[in-house]
Amino acid sequence: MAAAQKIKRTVYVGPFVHSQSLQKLDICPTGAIGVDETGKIAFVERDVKDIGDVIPVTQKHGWQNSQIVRTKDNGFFFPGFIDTHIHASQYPNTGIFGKSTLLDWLNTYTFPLESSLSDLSKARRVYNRVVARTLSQGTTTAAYYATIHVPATNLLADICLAKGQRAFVGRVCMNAMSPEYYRDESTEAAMRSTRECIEHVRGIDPGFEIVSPIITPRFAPSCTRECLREQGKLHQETGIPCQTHISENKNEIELVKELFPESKSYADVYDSAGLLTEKTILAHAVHLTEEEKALIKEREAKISHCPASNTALTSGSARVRQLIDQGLTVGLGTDVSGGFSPSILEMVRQAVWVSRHVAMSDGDQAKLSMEEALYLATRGGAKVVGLAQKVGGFDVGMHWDAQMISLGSVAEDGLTGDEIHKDPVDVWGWESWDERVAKWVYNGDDRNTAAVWVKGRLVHQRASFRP
Ligand SMILES: Nc1nc2[nH]cnc2c(=O)[nH]1
Ligand SMILES: [Zn+2]
Repeated sequence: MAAAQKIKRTVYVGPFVHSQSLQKLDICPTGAIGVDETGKIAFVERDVKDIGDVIPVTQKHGWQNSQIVRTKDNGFFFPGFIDTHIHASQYPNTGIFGKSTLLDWLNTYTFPLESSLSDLSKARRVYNRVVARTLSQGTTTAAYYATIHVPATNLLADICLAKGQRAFVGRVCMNAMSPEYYRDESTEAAMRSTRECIEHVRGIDPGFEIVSPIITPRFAPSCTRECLREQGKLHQETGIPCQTHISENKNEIELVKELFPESKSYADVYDSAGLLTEKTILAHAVHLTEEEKALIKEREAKISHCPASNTALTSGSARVRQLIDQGLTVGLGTDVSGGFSPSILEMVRQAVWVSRHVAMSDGDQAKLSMEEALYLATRGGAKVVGLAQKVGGFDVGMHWDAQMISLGSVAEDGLTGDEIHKDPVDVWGWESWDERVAKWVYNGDDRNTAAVWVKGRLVHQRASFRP
C-alpha cells in the first residue's frame, strides 16, 4: 500500500536550526546534512566554508553523485513538527466552538460531526484534507483520533501512509455516556473494532514504521470500567501505545468523581485500568493535583499540552512550565477542533502566550521561552510519541523528518524580483539569526513552509517551490 518512492542520497545545504536542549536552540548558518537512501542522516557538517560550492563536502564523504537541495530566501532547515494530539475527524469544525465548554461542545458540535464520518466518501474527503493541510504546515508526525468507525479509521491510516505522514491512528473507544447514535454497543464490540483497526495497520505497515495504531479510550466518562480495563489489558499485552484525555475541564473532573467514586483521582482511573504507562499520551492535564502529577511521573506517562483548545473551550491554563520543572514529559497538540488551528507553529505561539498569562498571576518563573516552546514542538513531542531516537532533531542516525523554511520570498511580499533586488535587506536578512527565528515564530505560517520531508521522502512542497 505504501507508495514505494526511491530516495536519492541527498545533501541538504544551508542554515539549519534545531533544539540542542530545552533551553538552547542550535543555529548553524553554514550547514550541510547528508541523508542516505534509507532516509537517515549520515553526516552533519557545520562549517561549510563556501555554501555555493559543496564539492569538498561531497568528496569528503564520497557522495559525489548525490542530489543537492539548498535553502532559499533567508531560509533554514528545521525539524518537522510533532502534533501529539489532533482529532482528524473534527477538521471540518476547525474554528467552530462558540461560547461552549467541553461537555456541551462535545454534544453540540463534535459527536454529530464525528458520527457523520460513517459515510466513507465524506471520511475520505475530510481525511485527505487534514493530512494534506497538516503536512503543509510542517507536521511530519501526528497522533490522530479518528472516530468509532472501523472502515473510516482504516482509511485514515491508508491516507497517512500514502501521503507519507508519520502517524498514530486511533479508533475512538466509547461505550458509555455517549449519544445513542454514536457509541460502541458494548465492550466486546469496542474491543473487536479496536483489534480490527490494529490488524489493518499491521497489514499495510507491518513494522509500524510510518503508521502505527494507538489504543484510544476517548476519556474516562465515555468508557465503562470494564471497557477501560480491556483496553488496558490490550495496551499491556501488545505494547501498542495509548492516548486519551485527562483533567481538561472542572465539570469533567467532577463527572469522573461521580462515575468512578472508588478511584483516588482521574489519573488513578486510568492507572487502575492499566492505561497509565510510559506509552500513554494524556491530553490537556490542565487541573492535575500534585498526587496525580507524581503518579504520572512515576508511570512515565506523557502529556500533550493543547494551549489553543484550552483557551477556546475556556478549560483553563495548564501550568506547563511547572509540569516541565516537575519532570514531566510534555509535547504540543493542536487538539483540532477544540483547538482552532491545525498548525503546530501556532501552538508554539499559543503555548508562549498561555504561559505569559499564567505569569501575570503566578510570576515570571511561569514563562515559557520561544526556545522552550520550539523544543516542545519537536524533541519534546518526539519523546511524547516514543520516537525520540528517530525524529525531532538533526543528529546523525536520526530520520530526515524536516521542513525547509523560506522567509521573505517574492511571492509572499507581493513584490517583483526587481523590486526585491533593489532593496534586498530592508525586511529580511539584516537581523541576527536568533531574531530571524523569532520573526518566523511570531509572524510565520504555511507560506513559509517551502518543503517537507518524512524519512527522506518529499511529502509536501509549495507550488512556487521546486527543490
Ligand atoms: N478537547 C477534547 N476533549 C475531549 N474529551 C473527550 N473527547 C474530547 C474531544 O474530542 N476533544
Ligand atoms: Zn482532544
